[in-house]
Amino acid sequence: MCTSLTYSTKDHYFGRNLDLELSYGEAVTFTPRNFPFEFRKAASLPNHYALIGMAAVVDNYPLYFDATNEKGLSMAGLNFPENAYFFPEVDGKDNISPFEFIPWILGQCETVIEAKKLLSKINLVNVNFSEQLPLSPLHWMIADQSQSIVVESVKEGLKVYDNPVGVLTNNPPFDYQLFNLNNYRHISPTVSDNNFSQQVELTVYSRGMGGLGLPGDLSSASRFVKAAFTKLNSVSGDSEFESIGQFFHLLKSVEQQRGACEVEEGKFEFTIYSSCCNMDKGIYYYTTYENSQISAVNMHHEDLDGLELTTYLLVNSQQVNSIN
Ligand SMILES: C[C@H](CCC(=O)NCCS(=O)(=O)O)[C@H]1CC[C@H]2[C@@H]3[C@H](O)C[C@@H]4C[C@H](O)CC[C@]4(C)[C@H]3C[C@H](O)[C@]12C
Repeated sequence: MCTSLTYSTKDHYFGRNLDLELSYGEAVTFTPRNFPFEFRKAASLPNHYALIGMAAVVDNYPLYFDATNEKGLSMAGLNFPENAYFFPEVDGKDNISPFEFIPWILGQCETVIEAKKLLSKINLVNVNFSEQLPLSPLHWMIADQSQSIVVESVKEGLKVYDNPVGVLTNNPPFDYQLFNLNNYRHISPTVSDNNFSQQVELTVYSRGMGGLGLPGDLSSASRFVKAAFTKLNSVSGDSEFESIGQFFHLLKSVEQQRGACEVEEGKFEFTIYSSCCNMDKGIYYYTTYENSQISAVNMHHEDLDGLELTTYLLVNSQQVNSIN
C-alpha cells in the first residue's frame, strides 16, 4: 500500500509513503538536463528538464518511484494490482513503458496542462525493463503547483481523472475512491449538535467525536478517506519547516507500522520511506522507517546542466539528539 499527496502553504509540496515488504535499493536520485533519456519504443530525449526523486538505478537507468522536475511538476507511481493493464505497441502513438513514464512526462512538461497534452498521445506498453524487473501494475498521480490528476491504464484504455483532493492510494480505481468520500460527509473536526434524537440526551464526553467513523485501518480505500480528511482540514504555519513538518504528520496519519499488515507468512508491509518535495525549490526531503530524522537533497546544489546521474544513499540509521 502506498499513499501520495499534495499540500500547499506559501510553497507547494508533493510526496508519498512507500509501503512495501522489500526494498529495491532505492536512493535519492538527481537526473540533470543532459543525461540522455532512452526509450524502448520512442525517440530519446538528449535534453530535458532536470529531475529529483526516489529511484532504483539499474544499468545507469533511473527507475523512478516518484520525482519532481525543476519546474515543480511531480509524479508518483502507486500499486494498482489486478486493474492496471498495459497494451501492445500501436502505430502513431507515443509507446511508453510504465518504467519510462515518469522520465517521459517530467522530462518534457512544465504543468499538468502540458502533461495532459502528452497523455492524449500516449500508449502505455507492456514492455518489461528486464526479466528480473518486469512490469509493475501501477497507477500515477501527477501534480503541479495548482492541480492534480490521476492516470490509470486499464483494459478499456487510458483514463485521466482530475483529482480535486490531491490524494492517491491503491485499489480500487480512482473514480470509486472519490465517490466513496460521499459516505463520510458527516465527519468533521468539530462536534455536531445532537442530530440523533431530541428524545435522548447525548453528551460530548470526548474531544474528537466529530471524527467518529473515520476509518483507521490500512486498506487503501480507508487510507484514501483518512488522508483526504486529514489533509483537507490541515492547519499549519507556512514557513518551510512548519510546512514540511506538517506534511510528514499528514503522511503519518496513514503510515504502516511493521506487524500490522501481513502480506505472506512472517512478511509485513511497512512504510519504507516517506517523502516530501518542495515543488518550488526542488528540495527532496525524506524519512525512512529506521530513521525519523528528516534528510534533504536540494537539486539546485547540483549542476542542472550535467550529464551524469547523482545518487544519495538513504540515511537509514536512527539519528538521536542526545541532550545530556
Ligand atoms: C510497489 C511500489 C508501490 C508501493 C505500493 O503501492 N504498495 C502497495 C502494495 S498493495 O497495493 O497494497 O499490494 C512500486 C512503486 C514504484 C515501483 C518501481 C518503479 O516503477 C520502478 C521499477 C519498474 C520495474 O518495472 C519494476 C521494478 C521497479 C523498481 C518498481 C517496483 C515496484 O513496483 C515499485 C517500487
